[in-house]
Amino acid sequence: MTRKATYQDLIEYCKTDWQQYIEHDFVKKLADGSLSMACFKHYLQQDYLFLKHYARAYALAVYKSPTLDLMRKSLPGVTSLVLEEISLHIDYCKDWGLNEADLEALDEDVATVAYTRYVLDKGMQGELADLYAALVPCAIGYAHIGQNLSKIQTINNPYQSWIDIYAGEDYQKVAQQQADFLDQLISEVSIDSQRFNQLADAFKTATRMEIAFWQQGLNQQ
Ligand SMILES: Cc1ncc(CN)c(N)n1
Repeated sequence: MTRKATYQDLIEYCKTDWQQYIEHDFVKKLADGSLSMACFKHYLQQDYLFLKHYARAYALAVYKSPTLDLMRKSLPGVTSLVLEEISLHIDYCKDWGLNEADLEALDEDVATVAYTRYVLDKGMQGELADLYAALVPCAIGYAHIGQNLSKIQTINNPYQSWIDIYAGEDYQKVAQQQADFLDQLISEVSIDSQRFNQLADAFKTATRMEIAFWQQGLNQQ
């Protein structure tokens, strides 16, 4: 009998892309504080737009849930994004001279459109597991990045507070919950099945979109 899949198998399936995502030059420059402010500002602006669509994707997850029990698992994703993570992001952006009205008026850059619409389309076409396979690289990847960067000591790093958010206990806990829920959704999928490959392709594409999102920020220099 073959083994059943976990999210770790999805990371393993795309491990080269995964490394490029969590060790992207943008991330390295955040870590040592050398990232240009223009790059970071563009990233923050686009991330506001990204997070709004992410909230829509969690709302789609509620819609795609066949049982009340599954709905209960996705609903906190909508409320925590809309009421907490995006509000925190808006507060954070104020320190960088960006207010909510400015953020709302922004045009979406191409990697923002590509990534968010890909996730929404996966969810609309597929089942709940397909949607989560495309959603979860966001949470797990940033949790890994937060852990990695918190081990690096820098003095007067302007990006330290950003690192602290993703290294913090709250974010780590939310990311682990997302990973655990994906594990639950794929618990009957064998690692050598066609279904595993479908899910792994969605996970891999979202991971590639994360790389493009970092690169979009870096291209501003
Ligand atoms: C593009 C992106 N990916 C992930 C995260 C972490 N929630 C984020 N804020 N933005």
